[in-house]
Amino acid sequence: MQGGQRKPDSLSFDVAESTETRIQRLISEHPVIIFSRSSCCMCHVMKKLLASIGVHPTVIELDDHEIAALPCPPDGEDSPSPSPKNSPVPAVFIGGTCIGGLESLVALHLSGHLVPRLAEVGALDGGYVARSEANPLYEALGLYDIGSSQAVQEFCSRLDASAHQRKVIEAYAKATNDLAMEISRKLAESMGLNGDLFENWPSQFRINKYHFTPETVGTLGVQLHTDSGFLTILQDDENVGGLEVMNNKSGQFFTVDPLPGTLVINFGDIGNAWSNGRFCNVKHRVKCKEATVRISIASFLLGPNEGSVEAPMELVDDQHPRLYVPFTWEDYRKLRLTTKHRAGESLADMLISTQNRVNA
Ligand SMILES: O=C(O)CCC(=O)C(=O)O
Ligand SMILES: [Fe+2]
Repeated sequence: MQGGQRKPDSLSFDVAESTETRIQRLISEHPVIIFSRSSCCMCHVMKKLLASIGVHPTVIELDDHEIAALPCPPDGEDSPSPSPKNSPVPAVFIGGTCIGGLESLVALHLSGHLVPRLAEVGALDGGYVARSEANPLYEALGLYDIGSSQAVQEFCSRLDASAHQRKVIEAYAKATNDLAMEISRKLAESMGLNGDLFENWPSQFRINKYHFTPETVGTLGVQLHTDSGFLTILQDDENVGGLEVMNNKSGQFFTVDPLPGTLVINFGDIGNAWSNGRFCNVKHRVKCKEATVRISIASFLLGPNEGSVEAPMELVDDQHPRLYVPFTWEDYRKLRLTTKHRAGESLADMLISTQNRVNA
């Protein structure tokens, strides 16, 4: 996830929203958020710890009267009284729950509960998703920004990759990024549109590892979902099947059997919105077919970092009135994270009501 340093004035009082309300709103809007005083070194250490797991929290600097409005303090290490001297900051909130200060965060990590908690709230986009009690079959390692060589290097370090493996991963990241761009460009051009539209859209990849056992045969390794971005390139396990896609009309599932030397390409929610409903954001899941380890690599072309997701005028006409209100990729991701709706349901929130649809 992306985060940012925000100055105290982003929390300044305005007539419409009290400090308490604003803090509550920020807590509910950000899967991982730290409130701190400015230049707080404990906050810096918290950020470092989270970054080492691939999570970049939003950091809000508060002044003393704003600190008094925090819904913490947690029990134990921090003061029960939010006075300036004895304050409950820095305080980190994960998924709306106050974890506490640095000591509590470290304790959570040492107990092995931090990573599953971050995974639960969907904050581990570019990080490691450990096998958890909720899903002991599945673990994943993600790289948030394929285009950034620094992110690729960090990813390789987390994998403890050798020099040769680093070269392979770098080349793979570049090749999938280029391929996703090329396919998207050709699609746009085939519709009479400028193929450069997707330039600078971020892309991400994730290595999925499924630990299938005799007891788990017939169960799901990954629940039914749509991918949130524009387009996905999936390098599936060449030997172990399990991927199933759903026919939207009949609800019937079809297996996608391994076919060595091929890639699976599918659209996600942003693809559906951008194309004004023409590209189907296919629902899919992974079922355990046999007791073995299964590995796949999914590369996602996401959505624009700047501007909004909006079907170009050329894709809107009498037969295809505009389906969705313009929305930003960042807001859409947050909506999916907070609602925990993973099968494209969040797109329905963006639909323009039938009577308000116009052909422009
Ligand atoms: O493992 C697979 O075959 C599919 C994984 C997937 O759907 C995903 O990572 O979004
Ligand atoms: Fe997927």
